[in-house]
Amino acid sequence: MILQHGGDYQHYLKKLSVTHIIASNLTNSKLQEFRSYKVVRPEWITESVQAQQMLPWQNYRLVPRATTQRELLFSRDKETSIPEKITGESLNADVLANDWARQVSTANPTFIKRYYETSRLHYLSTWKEELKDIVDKLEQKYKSDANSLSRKNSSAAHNRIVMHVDFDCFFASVGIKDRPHLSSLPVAVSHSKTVSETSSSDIASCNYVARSFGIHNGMTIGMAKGLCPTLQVIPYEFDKYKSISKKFYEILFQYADEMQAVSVDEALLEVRSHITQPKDDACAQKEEQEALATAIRDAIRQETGCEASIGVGPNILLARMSTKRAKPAGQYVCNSKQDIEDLLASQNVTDLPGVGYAIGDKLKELNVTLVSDLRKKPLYELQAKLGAKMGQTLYNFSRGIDDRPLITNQPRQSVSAEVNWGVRFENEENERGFVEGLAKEVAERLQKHNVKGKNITVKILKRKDDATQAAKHLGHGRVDAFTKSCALGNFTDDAALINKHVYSMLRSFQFSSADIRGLGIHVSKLDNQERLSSDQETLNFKSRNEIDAQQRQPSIEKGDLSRQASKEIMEVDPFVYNELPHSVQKELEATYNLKFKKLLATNDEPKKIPEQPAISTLPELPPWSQLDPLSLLALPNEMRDQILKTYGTKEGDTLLKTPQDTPTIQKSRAPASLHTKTPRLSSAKVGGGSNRSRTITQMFQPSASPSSRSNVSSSSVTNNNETPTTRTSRFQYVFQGQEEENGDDGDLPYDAEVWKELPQDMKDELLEEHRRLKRVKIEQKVQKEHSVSRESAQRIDLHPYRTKEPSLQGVTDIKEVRSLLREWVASYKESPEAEDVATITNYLIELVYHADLEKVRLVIAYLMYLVRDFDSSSWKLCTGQIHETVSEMVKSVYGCPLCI
Ligand SMILES: Nc1ccn([C@H]2C[C@H](O)[C@@H](COP(=O)(O)OP(=O)(O)OP(=O)(O)O)O2)c(=O)n1
Ligand SMILES: [Mg+2]
Ligand SMILES: [Mg+2]
Repeated sequence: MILQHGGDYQHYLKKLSVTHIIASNLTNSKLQEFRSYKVVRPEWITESVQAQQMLPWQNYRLVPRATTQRELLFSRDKETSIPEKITGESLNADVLANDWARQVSTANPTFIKRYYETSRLHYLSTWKEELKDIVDKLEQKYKSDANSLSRKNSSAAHNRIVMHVDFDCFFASVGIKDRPHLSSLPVAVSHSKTVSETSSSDIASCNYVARSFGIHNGMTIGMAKGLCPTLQVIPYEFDKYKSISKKFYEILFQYADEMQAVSVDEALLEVRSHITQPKDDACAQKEEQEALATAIRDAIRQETGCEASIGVGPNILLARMSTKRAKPAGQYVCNSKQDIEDLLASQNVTDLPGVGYAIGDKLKELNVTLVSDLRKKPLYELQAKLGAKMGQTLYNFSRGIDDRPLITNQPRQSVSAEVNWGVRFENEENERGFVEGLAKEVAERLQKHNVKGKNITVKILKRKDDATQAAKHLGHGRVDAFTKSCALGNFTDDAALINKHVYSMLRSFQFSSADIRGLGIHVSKLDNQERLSSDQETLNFKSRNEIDAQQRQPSIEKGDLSRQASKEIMEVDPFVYNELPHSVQKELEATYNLKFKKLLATNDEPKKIPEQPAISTLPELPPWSQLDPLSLLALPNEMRDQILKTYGTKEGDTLLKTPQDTPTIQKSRAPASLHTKTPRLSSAKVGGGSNRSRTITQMFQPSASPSSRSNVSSSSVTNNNETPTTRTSRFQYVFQGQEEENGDDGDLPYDAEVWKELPQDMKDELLEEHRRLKRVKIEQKVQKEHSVSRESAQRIDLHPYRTKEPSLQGVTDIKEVRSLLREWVASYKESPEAEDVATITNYLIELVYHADLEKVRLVIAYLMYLVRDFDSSSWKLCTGQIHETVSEMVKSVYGCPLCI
């Protein structure tokens, strides 16, 4: 019957090649195994044949019989479970029957303008952008300061002193300053004018009197009123916040070696150069740090009339945790092991930076709620649950380890505008007008920041099918998020062009306009990236000058910019090109006019050779160069020039060495720290290569951030009016909350229809498994490539797992690693330091990812050998633990245990 009616069948199940699985009965384990496939009863076929059309498979789903098994929560037949179908139209009509709602929502043509004038989130995000400019200007101002040179680079130093400064209840304090009669009363800042117990307006900030009632930032006014009926609500005063924030930054800059503007009321500072006491005198150091914090707090109070709290610590994590402890109107200095213990152990994991609900829940599944629980978990277990990067970060955080430097002078990555409130379209015309307005807003922002972009991403929030009115009035309610991107041929800041692309991407989803609840436009791949990416440190200042110059002479410079935007010719080695991932190839194609270089003598036919290859000579490199000239050729001209220029200098020497050579440079430093009284391995950064060489690596990587590289197919829109294709990809669903952490899941091998109906926990499970398998695959591939053609793998550093040969305190050679271990073990006869154990374990795990299992084996064997005669059981225990952790990791990656 199947064949007669145009179908095909397979006797043996090859999962990815079948569309449906037909069965009248299946065991529970099979059902579990096939849970993400369309498993249907044979009646689906017979009845479809009878009806002469393919009937919806959902009605013939094979349902598990056993009652003990968890039931699949597939949505039931809409007819029976939902008596009356809820539609976006009816919901919107209900809401818009109210005149006030019409005034403040998209039904009002001036909506966007009004929205941005009153949105505090908008204020906070745009203000942050302005802050960056202010910090840059202050930097210029203080650059002439004689101290500034010695001030720099303290984040690279071993002995960092990081300070975190944050205003106490910022918005509320600013408001109370001019309303002294409120100072001892509970006060909150919010939009809400009519303060009722049903108000759904958020509290942006509340003072500490209000907090003593259990009120906190982000709570609704209604809820807060329930907790404290006498709560005083005061309005936003954005201009005041801005002027105080400026003063705040001006003060901080006088004390900072380096500064990161975190938000309107908060900054991170490196203050090493302000502490003069010797580092081995912990007491004197602590006193001096306390005094510095007091001085800064006094200055802030005097200048702004508001209180700020300060946390000080050896890294960002500990400084932030110290601020928590210090609040309100206080300070806390963390500079001993005991302090770290006090700060961290009893905290909830959700108090750690980067741990939100999603990760908090995953940790709960591992029975981890406190930081002290987290510390007991082996690295591999955390990595298996949270992914390699997050697992590693939290493993370190739980031990007070954090090597993140301050982020200063970062070029802007993207410009965007997003509205997720008040979106209720009555018709398509309404929707069209809104998109136009939002596109205009983005274009204006691009122009304001003097950048143009090449990649447009639209983010859509669509009402879930069964979602009723949003709990928050005119909020987006329960939604699914969708994104789609398109790459343009040229850089743009043109509102009409952006509008055209965004509108056609939006329409390609074919959503009813009544169901749209939010829309965002993000423009990325900015032209400033190309101007800056080759050497951020020096060029950042240049860019500021450039921008200043542009403001003085807009017409001339504008012309220059647009010339820059037209496609440059780039010569590429076809072999290099063919080894690039597809996404990078596409990016290069979109950015440059590619000319393929004719190769020197070779027998291999490159896969893609243009009809008229241009001939180019290899750049001349000094005989001691380690840089592959072919890779150099593949770089854009500007980057290549920059590298070659740096090359002539001594610094260039370091820059161009391959990882194998780095020990000779770093070696001179390594013994110094080893011969101090307490050789500590943990202070060294695990992982090879200097930042500079990493920058070169990054040039080859797709420049999109993990979040912009969404798991949605990017339909390429070209200039010839081609509309993006309608939903051809099966996998357009964005897994909210997970995309940030895990990057690309666009290649999920599941049918979108099936996927949509799976309950969330099952989706999570499948995603995890998918990612694990993917990881294993990549790793196997890397390993294979290593043995087959190590040379070519080294030539182009594309994949993070095969970037640099892992190093232990800068050394990679096994002999040197052994000598480090020998010294380490010799100097801690009693028991090892936990941080050092973590460092060794991390090093070994990196080796596992790097597929250098032989070295893993050698290192562990040597450690065992070193501690063989020790009486101290803690060393043996520890070595055993390292062995166990790493074996588990090997097992999870390669499927077999590690034999020592
Ligand atoms: N959900 C939030 C959080 C913060 N903010 C604004 C108002 C805050 O005053 C300011 C600073 O945020 P903080 O997180 O530093 O909070 P506060 O300064 O209000 O309180 P704390 O004393 O805890 O720092 O940013 C906001 O509008 N909405
Ligand atoms: Mg604050
Ligand atoms: Mg803050």
